[in-house]
This record gives sequence, C-alpha cells and structure tokens, in this order.
Amino acid sequence: MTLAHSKPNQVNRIDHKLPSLTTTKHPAVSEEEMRQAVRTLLLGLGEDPDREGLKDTPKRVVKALKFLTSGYNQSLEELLNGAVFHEDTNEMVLVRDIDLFSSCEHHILPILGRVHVAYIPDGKVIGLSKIARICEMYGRRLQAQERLTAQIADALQELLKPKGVAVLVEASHLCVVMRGVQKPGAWTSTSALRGEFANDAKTRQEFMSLVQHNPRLR
Ligand SMILES: Nc1nc2c(ncn2[C@@H]2O[C@H](COP(=O)(O)OP(=O)(O)OP(=O)(O)O)[C@@H](O)[C@H]2O)c(=O)[nH]1
Ligand SMILES: [Zn+2]
Repeated sequence: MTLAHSKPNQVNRIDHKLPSLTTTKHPAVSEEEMRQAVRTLLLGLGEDPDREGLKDTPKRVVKALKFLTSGYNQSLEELLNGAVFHEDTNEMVLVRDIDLFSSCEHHILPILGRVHVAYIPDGKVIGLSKIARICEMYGRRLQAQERLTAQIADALQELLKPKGVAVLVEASHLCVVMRGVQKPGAWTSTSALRGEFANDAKTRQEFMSLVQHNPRLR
C-alpha cells in the first residue's frame, strides 16, 4: 500500500502517445448566439435582461459555462505532460478525497463531491497530481456520474495498463437537492473496478475499507 507521498523516478519518464483519449468539441454557434440564448432565457423567466444587475449576465453565464465544460477541449496527453514513470512496484497506490465539481447533463446543475482513485501498478506509475487532473478533465463536462466514474478508470487503465484500477465517486447532485425531489441528504456512490479490483474480493475490500466512512464528507 503506497500513500500519496511516493516520488516516482523522474529519470525514467516514458514517452506516450494517447490518440484515442482526446476529445475536442468545436462549437457550432458563435459566442454572440450563446449570449442571445441566455438573454432569451432571462426573458422567459420574466426578467428584464437590460436592468443593471443583468445586463452583463449573458456574457458571464456563457463564460462560466465554457469554463465548467472546458474539459472537452483538454487532452490526456497534454495534461499528462509525460508524467508516467517506470517504477518497480506492485503495491496499491491510493489518492483519496479529490474534490469533484461537475455538471449534470440532465439539468446543467452542479454535481459536488469527492473522488477516490486507486491502482495497482504493473511497472508504471503516474504523477500523483495527474490523477486529480484526470478527474478535473472529465468533471468539467456535462456528465452522468456513472459515466464520469468509468471514464476516470478507463483513462488510467489505458495510460498505465496496471494490474487493477478502482474509482469511487461520492457526490451530491444539486438537481436532486434544490429542485425536483428536493433531498439534500442523498449522496450517490458510483464505482468502476477494473482488473484485480474486479476479480479479487480481498483487494476490492481493502480499497473499499480505506475509502468508506469519510468523515470529511458529511
Ligand atoms: N443515473 C443518473 N441519473 C442522474 C444523474 N444526474 C441526474 N440524474 C437523474 O436524471 C433523471 C432525469 O429524469 P427526468 O424525469 O427526465 O427529469 P426531471 O423531470 O427533471 O426529474 P426529477 O429530477 O425527478 O424531477 C432524474 O431522475 C435525475 O435525478 C446522474 O449522474 N446519473
Ligand atoms: Zn440533474
């Protein structure tokens, strides 16, 4: 078991090509058209989009939404910056309590929570910050929690070809909290288990016992 302090050997950087992991979306409409759409929404809500407090709101909303979905324009190759290293270890690496800020694809409302990521290396390790960056990249898209969880696991699987990967996401959806069914106490847990975590109950249990009952969450 390796906690999040181990320092991979910088000398053994591995050159990586990651063609299948890049998603770039080209907007089909202009920024001005997006602002007009927000203005229309404000009118639909019975607001006056020309009043002082709202006159710059279309511009701000478009900027905010572009930031919150900026993960579409990132690539794993770019964020990784070559930080995959040869390391002769096969002990579990766990990074837990990675803050998650995502947006639900059904309502475009926030998904707030934490991600725990573990893997069992098979000759290669990844820079620890890059695990959080991978979570950010997929988080900054319109998401379903299940898909987000699987994407993080599959990215690590493809990058490292490790013996196993486990991802647990615990999150609160503001579409469930603030509207609709209005249940602020409901948290959703989703996991994606690959390799030894899927096949070996003891390994899976070790991961689950290390990440469950997180006192910072509630
Ligand atoms: N599986 C899954 N469902 C989600 C996620 N985010 C939101 N949802 C759900 O997507 C569903 C959409 O259901 P609809 O009936 O089409 O939409 P709605 O009328 O807004 O539903 P309510 O939220 O029940 O009011 C809701 O049950 C949401 O709770 C997610 O990440 N994963
Ligand atoms: Zn939602």
